[in-house]
Amino acid sequence: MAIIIDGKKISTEIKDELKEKVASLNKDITLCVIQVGSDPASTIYVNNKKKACEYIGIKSLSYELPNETTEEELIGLVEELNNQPNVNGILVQLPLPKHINEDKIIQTIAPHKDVDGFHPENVGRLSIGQKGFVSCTPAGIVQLLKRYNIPIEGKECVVVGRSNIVGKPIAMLMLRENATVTVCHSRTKDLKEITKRADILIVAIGKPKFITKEYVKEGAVVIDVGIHRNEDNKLCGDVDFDDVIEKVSAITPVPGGVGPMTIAMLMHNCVESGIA
Ligand SMILES: Nc1nc2c(c(=O)[nH]1)N[C@@H](CN(C=O)c1ccc(C(=O)N[C@@H](CCC(=O)O)C(=O)O)cc1)CN2
Repeated sequence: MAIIIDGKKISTEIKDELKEKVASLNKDITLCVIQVGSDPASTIYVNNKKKACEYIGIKSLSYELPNETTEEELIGLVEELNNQPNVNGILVQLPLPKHINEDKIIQTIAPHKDVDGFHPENVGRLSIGQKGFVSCTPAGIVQLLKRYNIPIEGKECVVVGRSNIVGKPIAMLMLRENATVTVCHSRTKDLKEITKRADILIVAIGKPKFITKEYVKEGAVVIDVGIHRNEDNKLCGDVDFDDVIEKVSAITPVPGGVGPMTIAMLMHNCVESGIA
């Protein structure tokens, strides 16, 4: 019988631990949350982040900017917040409207306030094993594995997807945890042959129900990072959950797996920034 990894439960555990930690600090922690435009999914995520802040005792300042905001205006706001000593974390919700260069904005955030862990300095620190903010979804995946006592060291880990936000940083983190890591992507040949080697298969490929039982080794742990909404408003991941469930030893569901961990780990980074 496969273990269904409960990300909602673990994220609540983490938020409760952080709430206790914040209560014991005699210090305000402030996160600035910037949203440009009104993408409905982004609005939900931003609201959930603000709710999480409130629950833990972190002050959140909200900046809701119109879709027409220029790149220069957004850079101006980020620079202003970089210079405010009371601000511990700055988060720009992605995706940004097409006319704004996301890389440019991320690079404007001061690395010590980059609680998303997206700044090249933090990405570089992760890749050479130095302390810095780690991107929240990958950090959440490692927490899930550890809190379910799933061994990582010495395991064959295959990552499907090479995005800057998930694929590359999770590969770095699993390496740091002494797994043997292979990264696959849309141009990988014989993908099935490689994924079938995985003790831990992490999928962030952005294609609904792409991974079926033919891609999975008997007894593998499968981590699904995808989120897709179908015509009936139902969510599914990159993994065909019903197809692989009989074959795996543990799996994250969608919803309720990796997703909630993203916000829990953002809160973790905010508290770390507040303590530093
Ligand atoms: N600045 C950032 N932008 C984006 C990030 C990010 O980490 N930083 N990640 C995603 C969106 N995201 C957080 O911002 C996020 C996505 C999904 C979830 C989540 O809890 N998903 C639920 C399902 C929710 C639903 O009903 O849609 C789940 O999987 O159970 C939280 C946060 C892109 N942008």
